Amino acid sequence: MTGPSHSTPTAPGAPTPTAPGAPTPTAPGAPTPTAPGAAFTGLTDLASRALGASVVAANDELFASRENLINPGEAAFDPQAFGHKGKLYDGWETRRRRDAGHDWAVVRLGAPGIVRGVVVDTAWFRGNYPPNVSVEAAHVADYPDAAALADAQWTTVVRRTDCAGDAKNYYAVEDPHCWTHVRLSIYPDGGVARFRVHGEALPDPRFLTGTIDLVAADNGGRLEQTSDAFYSSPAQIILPGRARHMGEGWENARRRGGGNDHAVFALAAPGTVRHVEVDTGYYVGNAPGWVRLSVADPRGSDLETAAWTDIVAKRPVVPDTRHRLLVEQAVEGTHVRLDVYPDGGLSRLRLWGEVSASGRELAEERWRRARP
Ligand SMILES: NC(=O)NC(NC(N)=O)C(=O)[O-]
Repeated sequence: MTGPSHSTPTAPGAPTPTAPGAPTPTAPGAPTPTAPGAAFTGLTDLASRALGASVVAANDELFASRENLINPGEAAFDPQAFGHKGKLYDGWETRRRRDAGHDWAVVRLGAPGIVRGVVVDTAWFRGNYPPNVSVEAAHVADYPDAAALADAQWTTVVRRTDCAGDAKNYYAVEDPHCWTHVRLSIYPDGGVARFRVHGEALPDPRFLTGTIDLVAADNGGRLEQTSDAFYSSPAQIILPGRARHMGEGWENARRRGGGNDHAVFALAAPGTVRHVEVDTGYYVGNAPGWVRLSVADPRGSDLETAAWTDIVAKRPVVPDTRHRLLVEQAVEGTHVRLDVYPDGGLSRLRLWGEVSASGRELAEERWRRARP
């Protein structure tokens, strides 16, 4: 049965918390309110550890470890903190060079993907930031070690360009190919707090077989719209693994008017959901009272006018619980809408089902077209 229409108005694209003092959302894919014109920051951060990325190599990390580059969350700074090798920084920092070379670090992305833009965040690096950076990318099969990666075919996606200190530096990427690794180069040396690589996850379609989580970010699921991401973004609830605390889920503000909060996700590929997990884990005093899930297939039309069909009709949920629910009717769709009533947080959403035959063709075609 098709449910009643959803009336809450929403802007397509990433949500933007607007209240003064709102904490900055930190998940991959979370909107970044301080990014003027950088629309790509609403896309998944393929380089985040929360998606399973790692910093597989760096030529130097004497002052601060390369792994910090991909930590979710803003970099911290303690002016009093010194170690045996110097000032402690929450980032990656190399020593002062005395030759003509430059420093680099290689990130294996959490999922292969098309990169739409990168952020080189030099937060707190004021007298020791790199004045120039560049970014290259490679598509490599399997899990090569650092030595094999050095011989990979690297394509420049951000040409050597200026970089400011103690700032988020945004660089759009035009290249349409799908990459597995990126290499950040800094000239000649210095410190970078965080490195974000925003884009569209594009997994090898051979992994999209059988029963899979159709909305998982590492399968290519993504947040398309939300009514409110005041404390943290719904993009977080489709990340791998269970949340470790409330900060790793979606938390909106207390709703004081009418209506209800919602989020719309694009599925990894068109498919049919069979059962779901609605996890209110760690939401104890702020879980929704009720939830509802519906699917739509706006191929040939658009999201705003799409007809939504309930797969889980509005039903009560309880705090701090992983609800496993069977869907009421199996319908093929490309998008899923999650409504929470009247507001409240979730830590994870899983949509288990199969990619349809047309979805499979689409995924294979996308993969073929994007291979470098
Ligand atoms: N005060 C500093 O940050 N100095 C040095 N860096 C660290 N981490 O001590 C340097 O030379 O860049």
